[in-house]
Amino acid sequence: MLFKAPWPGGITDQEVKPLSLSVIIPAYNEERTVADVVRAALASPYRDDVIVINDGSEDQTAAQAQAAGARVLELPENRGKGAAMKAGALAAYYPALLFLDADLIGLRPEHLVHLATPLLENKADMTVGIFEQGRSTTDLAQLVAPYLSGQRAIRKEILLDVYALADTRYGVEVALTRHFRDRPHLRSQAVFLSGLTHRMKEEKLGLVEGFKARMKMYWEVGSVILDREPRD
Ligand SMILES: O=c1ccn([C@@H]2O[C@H](COP(=O)(O)OP(=O)(O)O)[C@@H](O)[C@H]2O)c(=O)[nH]1
Ligand SMILES: O=C(O)[C@@H](COP(=O)(O)O)O[C@H]1O[C@H](CO)[C@@H](O)[C@H](O)[C@H]1O
Repeated sequence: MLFKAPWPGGITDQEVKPLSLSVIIPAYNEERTVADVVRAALASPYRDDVIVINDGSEDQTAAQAQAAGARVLELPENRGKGAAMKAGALAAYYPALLFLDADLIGLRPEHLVHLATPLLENKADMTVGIFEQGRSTTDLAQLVAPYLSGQRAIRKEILLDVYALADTRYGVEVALTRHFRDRPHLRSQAVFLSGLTHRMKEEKLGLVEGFKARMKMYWEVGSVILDREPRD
């Protein structure tokens, strides 16, 4: 069965192939936003397999995700984003994967279609979603460092081929970027996602804890760049 466009937000006159892509949402303490992200995914053509990987959350993330209709996979403890993404890939029904962060604000079904279409049409091996006209802070961050974006569609076998994927934590996006850089035959494509933003660490945790979490994230990103051992 094919879902027929038009989709709200600009995609018109286009048919998108459903049921061929798994949506994976790694989530650590995202009870405020995870249900909205799940609902947007379930309203998209890829509703057939929407998985939340609960990465050892201490809040109601798993319950919220389940109530919103996701298939929820529980990791026994917090293992970091890279490990959560790998667990999601291994549990996915389909060979094409679409990753979304659980803290997105303003996610709409057509964002998923924008991310998935180049992959499903075999025009790219990975897409990277860049926020635009979301909020100036997050727009700017993604414009400066688009290779950090968590919104991506990618073929499963390529993701699982990334070196030490489960140990990368927040370095997972940099590891992916490097994987593609070292393999010129792999095609990556940027996709702009209009009206999308996310909750920043300082908004989630307050200024001090948010800043500490940001520094820890930069350390983990730097660890992958410099091949350092991750530090707990
Ligand atoms: O140990 C972790 C840290 C983060 N995440 C998830 O990875 C995504 C991106 O993390 P975060 O929102 O902290 O990054 P930001 O967008 O703030 O940089 C979110 O869905 C997090 O819940 C995770 O699964 N495990
Ligand atoms: O855009 C960025 O600078 C960072 C930081 O986000 P915030 O400080 O929470 O706004 O966010 C990204 O980086 C992480 C590491 O690559 C990714 O895992 C996140 O998905 C992504 O949002």
